[in-house]
Amino acid sequence: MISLRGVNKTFARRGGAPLQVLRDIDLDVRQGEVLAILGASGCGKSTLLNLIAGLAHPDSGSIRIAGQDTAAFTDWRSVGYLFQDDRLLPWRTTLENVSFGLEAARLPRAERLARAHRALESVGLKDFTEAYPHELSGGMRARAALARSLVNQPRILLLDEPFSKLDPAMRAQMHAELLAVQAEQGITVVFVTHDVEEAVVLADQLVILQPRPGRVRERVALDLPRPRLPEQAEVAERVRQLRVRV
Ligand SMILES: Nc1ncnc2c1ncn2[C@@H]1O[C@H](COP(=O)(O)OP(=O)(O)OP(=O)(O)O)[C@@H](O)[C@H]1O
Repeated sequence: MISLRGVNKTFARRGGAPLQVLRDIDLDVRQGEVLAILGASGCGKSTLLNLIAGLAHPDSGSIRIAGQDTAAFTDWRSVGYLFQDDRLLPWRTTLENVSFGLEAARLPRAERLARAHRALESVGLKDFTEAYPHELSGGMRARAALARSLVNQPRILLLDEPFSKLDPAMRAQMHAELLAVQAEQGITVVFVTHDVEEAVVLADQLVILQPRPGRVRERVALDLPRPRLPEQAEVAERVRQLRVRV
């Protein structure tokens, strides 16, 4: 579903030498698979996600989605992106924030609202459709943002540390909800995290980047049975082994 070959990315710097952020990245993510990208701060994780999302372009190498180069890809509505901050619009209700994601889709208003209602229901927010973002807790805001990215029924979901501000219990709940929707709809997921435990609980494979320039240092297949909980012995053991390597 997603394939990167020999991807390089360098940024120009004012008053300094250009900064090579990513070097020679090869990656493959199969349909319905969950990939975690781990690595030290500044090693290019968000840049990698932005390249897959078509928000930036590689200097060389190729990025393909469903076999099509991102430079020629047009179906960006099928690619959802959940950012570190939730980016909810404060003057819109939860329902309006979620249906906002559909406004470019030229659907009748009634259909937009029906889909937004369904997306909010799938993340447990059906009783908060008329609340404004400031009336929601951190966990509810994260759910609303997830609903907004699901409302277009994406085939691919990209997540940049979207749960990092939540407390551990809420984060675990979001993990379960994300995996439930992901499995039900066969969504291909790529997410960036600093949290090894989050990576082990969610991912089928993980990639550890090493910094300056960001390169793939290690690839790990995670074939532990699901559902995975941090307190399970084999999950905890995997987390312990990986923590020393990130
Ligand atoms: N648009 C840009 N222009 C110039 N430099 C950039 C740009 N975007 C990112 N960088 C630089 O690229 C490097 C990698 O940034 P990136 O945000 O991809 O790292 P990261 O691994 O996601 O970091 P963190 O974990 O702290 O979020 C950083 O040194 C950053 O300053």
